[in-house]
Amino acid sequence: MAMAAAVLEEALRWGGGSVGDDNVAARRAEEAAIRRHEAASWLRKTVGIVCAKDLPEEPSEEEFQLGLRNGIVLCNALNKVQPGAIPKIVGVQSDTAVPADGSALCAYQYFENLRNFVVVIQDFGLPTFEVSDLEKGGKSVRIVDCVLALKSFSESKKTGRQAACKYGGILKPLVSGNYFILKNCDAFMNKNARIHTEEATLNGFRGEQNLSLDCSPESYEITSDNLSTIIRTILLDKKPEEIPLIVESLLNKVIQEYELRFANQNLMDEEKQNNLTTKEEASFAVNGSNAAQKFHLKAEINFDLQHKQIKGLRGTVSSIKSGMEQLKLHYSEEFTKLGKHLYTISNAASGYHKVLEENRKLYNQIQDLKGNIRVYCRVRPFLPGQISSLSSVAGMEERTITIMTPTKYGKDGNKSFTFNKVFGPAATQDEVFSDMQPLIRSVLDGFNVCIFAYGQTGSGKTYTMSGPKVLTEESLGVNYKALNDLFNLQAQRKGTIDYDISVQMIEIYNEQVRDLLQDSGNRRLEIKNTSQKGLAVPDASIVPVTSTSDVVELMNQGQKNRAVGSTAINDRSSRSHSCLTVHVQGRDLTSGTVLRGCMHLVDLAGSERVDKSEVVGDRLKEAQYINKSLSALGDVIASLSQKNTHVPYRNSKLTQLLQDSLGGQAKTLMFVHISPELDAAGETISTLKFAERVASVELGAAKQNKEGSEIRELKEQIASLKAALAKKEGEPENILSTRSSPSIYRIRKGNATPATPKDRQPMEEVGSLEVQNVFTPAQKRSKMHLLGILTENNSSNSVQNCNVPQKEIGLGGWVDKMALGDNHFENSNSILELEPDTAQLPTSFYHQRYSPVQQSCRTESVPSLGLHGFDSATSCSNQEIVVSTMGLKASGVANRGASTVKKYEATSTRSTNLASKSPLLQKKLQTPTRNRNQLTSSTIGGRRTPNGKIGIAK
Ligand SMILES: Nc1ncnc2c1ncn2[C@@H]1O[C@H](COP(=O)(O)OP(=O)(O)OP(=O)(O)O)[C@@H](O)[C@H]1O
Repeated sequence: MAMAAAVLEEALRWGGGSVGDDNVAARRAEEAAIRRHEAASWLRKTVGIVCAKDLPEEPSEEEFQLGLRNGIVLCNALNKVQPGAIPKIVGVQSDTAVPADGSALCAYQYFENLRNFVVVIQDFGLPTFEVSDLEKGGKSVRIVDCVLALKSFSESKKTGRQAACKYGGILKPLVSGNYFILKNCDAFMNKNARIHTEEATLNGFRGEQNLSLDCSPESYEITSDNLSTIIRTILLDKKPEEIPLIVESLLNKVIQEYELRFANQNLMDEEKQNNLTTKEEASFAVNGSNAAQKFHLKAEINFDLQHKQIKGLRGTVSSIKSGMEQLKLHYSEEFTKLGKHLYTISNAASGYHKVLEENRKLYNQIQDLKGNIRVYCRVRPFLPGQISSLSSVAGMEERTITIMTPTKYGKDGNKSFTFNKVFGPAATQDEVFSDMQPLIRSVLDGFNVCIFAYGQTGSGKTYTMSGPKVLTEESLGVNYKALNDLFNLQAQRKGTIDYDISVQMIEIYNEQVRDLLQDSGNRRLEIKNTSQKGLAVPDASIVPVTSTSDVVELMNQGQKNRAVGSTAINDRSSRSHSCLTVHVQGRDLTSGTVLRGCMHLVDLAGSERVDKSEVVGDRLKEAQYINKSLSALGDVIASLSQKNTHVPYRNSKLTQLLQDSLGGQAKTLMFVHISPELDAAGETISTLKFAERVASVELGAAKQNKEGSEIRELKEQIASLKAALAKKEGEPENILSTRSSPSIYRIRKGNATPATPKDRQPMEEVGSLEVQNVFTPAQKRSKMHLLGILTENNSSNSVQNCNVPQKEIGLGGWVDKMALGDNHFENSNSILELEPDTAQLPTSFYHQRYSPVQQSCRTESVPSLGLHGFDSATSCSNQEIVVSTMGLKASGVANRGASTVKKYEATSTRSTNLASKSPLLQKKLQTPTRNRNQLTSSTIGGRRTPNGKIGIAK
């Protein structure tokens, strides 16, 4: 459009020049001269004129007319462009050379040449001129146009581009893409083109549209030059006053044409894209004379095209739809298949898990049967402050852990260890607990259990056993979770078994045993090694617990009393071994069977390299004690794994405490802890080696501590008789043995109230009171009757051989409960309180208490009681029981003693009958008396049971 505007502007100026503008006239003349020169040059070049004087290089108008007047140059040029176009040129003799003087020929002959030329030019559709234009005063400009058109035609022929037909004129640069394509445009190609255009212009383009559009490949380009020529041609003969009107009309026309062509161009592109058939194109060309028709046609074509496109789109949509349907179908089939596959896999997986679970159970059973110490390994995560760091743990599986070793430990730099279970750094407290839950639960079934945490300092023992410093529900350690679980089971079994649960908490600090549930923690305790069916227990406070909050409270108190110090490795390093002992006693409400279990939960102090932990002073002393006791534990383990007959349990308080747990009385689990740091690899390897040795120790199957009601009653009667007899005989050793019984403090929910010395009374004092009250004459008769039977049968050890692993003296236990109720114990604390110092008496002291003479005396006076079956500790505790009971009665509950007595009478009779009727029992009662060592060593085994009852740990 810019181009057209420029051309028209120029045309206006050009036309406007006729209004008297000299400059324009001069410019017009100049332009005409340039064009003439261009035409003459081309002709000279084409026909080979080198120095023809009648057609100079830059001819004037007249020279131009004269030079071409004979038509020979024109015809020759035409023949050059289109050979043979004019077969005969008048005046040319034998060659195409122009005759030196054209005047020799007559005007008629020359006219012949010009006529032939014009006819051919017309046939070519190029602009022509009149013969008169070659005369002086004729319009030489037409001849120039014609020649330049021929030149353009020739050039386009040469280049093979028909489209580039220029009609001469000054070349102006083309605006890229802004040229139009015309085909045989009437306005330009017909011989009447000029006239038509003129008419159309003059009529205000009321007539036929002469500028036709064609899109065929043979179209010509219209450039600004062409347009300029066209406009000039149109305006050539116009009066100056007509020119603005014509230009305006032309401008409108050009704009319309431009718009139409622009639209058509786009359409053409679309059509091209959609492969319009040649036929459609032809029909378009044929019918396209009228712009409206063309437009209509194009609209129709467009519509058809769009219709086709829509159709095509519809087709595509429907094919996509059907494709989607197929895909959907395909996917749903795939999903179904996948579902089935998943189902099979999940079945297989659950089957696999079942098998795994089964395997685990079987494995545990084998472990139980073999009595192996179970070993679980736990890896502590890196601590938040550690800029870590390389881990020494090279790999972990369900049961195997591989450690990167310093070269001295393994050739390939890795060493693997296998345990019952390995817990990685990400294992939660719940996961850890759930794996050991069945073991813990077996306490309620009458088994002894010992779980101890071992590992170098800072490796996470306290975390596993108790939890972190700040406790949350998730982070509660094994101790809390274990008791919580026991309480849950206790509640679940309420209707069938009546459980009593109580706890003790001690620490071994610098080889001294301390009661953590006592505020002072100063009282030094002894660990009672029962060496028989129970676990070695300290004679520390035993506190009944009924809920987790009780335990939390107690343990908080215990932890407060525990020795903790800061070292370079752990800012809260436990400087002592702590042991939470849980006592469980259950009575089957239907059968009367008593189950008794005991569980040690031990958090050992960590082994440490004093150079690393950088300890000095007290810390160093503690570390030395810790290392010494752990090395004693190592000796015990080494001895056990080598199946030595002598096991050095007595080398430390720790091994004394664990003696029963490591000696076959318990199901034992060691939790070995390791730190992940690479620089701890040395300690880790030695810890794991130790743990492997522990895992190899076979203790034999642990037994259930269960006793039937009848046997229990028998034992109760025997115990009471024995006690009464002993009391009656007033042996001084009874007093001694009473003094040696464990210190028993009553603490309610952490409110430890140890009895003051003022409250304490020697038991023998009240005991002497009780002797007269405890048995009625009828009881005494009954007792004598039983004694007689037992003596007659010379029975002893009977109960032990009846496989009664642990004995609770019913008189002290159940009778207390029945006759006196719990309140009684609250009141009786002070009475039961013993001299704290007695606990510190050396073991030899206890050994001495039963001199051979005394022993024989006991054996004489009591042999026929058959008490030895319960172990000599029973005799000690029996006395305590009597004393205690006497004490209780002396405290003002004598009335209720009647019911107690009744029970004794009844059970005595029953037992008598049983004893006389049962050959098996009688036979068992004949088992020889146990040796003195057994007696003496176990006389310190008496202890108070959870409810304040007094029992004997065996
Ligand atoms: N599994 C764990 N997850 C998160 N933190 C842990 C874990 N185990 C231990 N820790 C953290 O590591 C630090 C040391 O743990 P802990 O005191 O239990 O070690 P320890 O073996 O009892 O040490 P020591 O023998 O010196 O008493 C503590 O800050 C503890 O909270």
